[in-house]
Amino acid sequence: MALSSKEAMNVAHVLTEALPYIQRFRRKTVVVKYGGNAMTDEALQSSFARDVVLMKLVGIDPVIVHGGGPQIGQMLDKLGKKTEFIDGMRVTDAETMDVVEMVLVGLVNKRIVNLINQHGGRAVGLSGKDGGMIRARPLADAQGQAKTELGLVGEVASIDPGVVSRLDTGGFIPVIAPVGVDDQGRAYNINADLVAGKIAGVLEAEKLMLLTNTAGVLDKQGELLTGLSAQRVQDLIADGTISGGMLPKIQCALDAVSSGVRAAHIVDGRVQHACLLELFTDEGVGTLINGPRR
Ligand SMILES: Nc1ncnc2c1ncn2[C@@H]1O[C@H](COP(=O)(O)OP(=O)(O)O)[C@@H](O)[C@H]1O
Ligand SMILES: CC(=O)N[C@@H](CCC(=O)OP(=O)(O)O)C(=O)O
Repeated sequence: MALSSKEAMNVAHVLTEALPYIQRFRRKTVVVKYGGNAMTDEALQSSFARDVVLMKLVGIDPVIVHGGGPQIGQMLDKLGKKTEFIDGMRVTDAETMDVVEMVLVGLVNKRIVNLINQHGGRAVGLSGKDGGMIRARPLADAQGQAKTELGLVGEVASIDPGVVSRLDTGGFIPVIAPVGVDDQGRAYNINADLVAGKIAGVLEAEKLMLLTNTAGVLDKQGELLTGLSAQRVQDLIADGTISGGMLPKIQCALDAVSSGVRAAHIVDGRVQHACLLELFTDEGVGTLINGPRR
């Protein structure tokens, strides 16, 4: 059926609004952290996969880092194993680590790869072990002391971006599970936000987008905070407004912008086509944490 002239104008308006953004982001890397809480609904998963394929087709290099916290939780539940979080990090003993790796690398990673490929992309799944990409060490506190109470929870010691760069230039879309490995070959469970932030920094990404299950960072009254400076973030952590799973997210956004990523956005993954709306519209969505280069 033909479009009415009003509908046709709307389509033309949307396409022309997108044009400067498509030009600006061409050949630039955009790292998308796809949170486990944002991947629960089938229609949303498809809209995410379509967004990623479209980004690649218009010349952007999307790099996907995924979580899977709720999916790990469900599997541990089925196995009758209790799990506990401290400041947004899952306490990980050796048995839990096996489940984390099975769920993230075996299940969630391949689901995302398959979904992107079903929508016409060419995705390749990796964990931090592949190509020696993510070197890990035990997560440390602000004083550099290992948080031994967390067990095999890691942080990124270094990233070798070689495999990701080669996939990008070969027309593939890298999909990365947040498991790292130390010098002895021991696997570590790393919060996916932290991996996404570091990868964005190493790749000198134009943007880091963190898809989650809230509208963005909310204040105490539940109102969306559309833009945040590093100082404001520290105040919001100190007064308890930012807590739990939002802590590693905001920390990684700050790290990314301080290491040269132009902007980090915390975006509502429950909204269809959240990635495209953020990238290609004047309004954008969610909470923006600006880098010094902007
Ligand atoms: N100030 C805040 N604004 C928004 N969410 C917050 C805030 N403080 C804590 N949170 C919590 O952080 C959660 C997002 O983190 P998390 O559950 O780990 O998501 P993901 O699986 O996407 O990484 C929100 O659902 C919310 O419960
Ligand atoms: C150390 C730690 O907590 N690791 C996370 C890894 C997955 C993750 O980050 O998943 P989301 O992004 O969906 O929260 C976990 O075990 O749940």
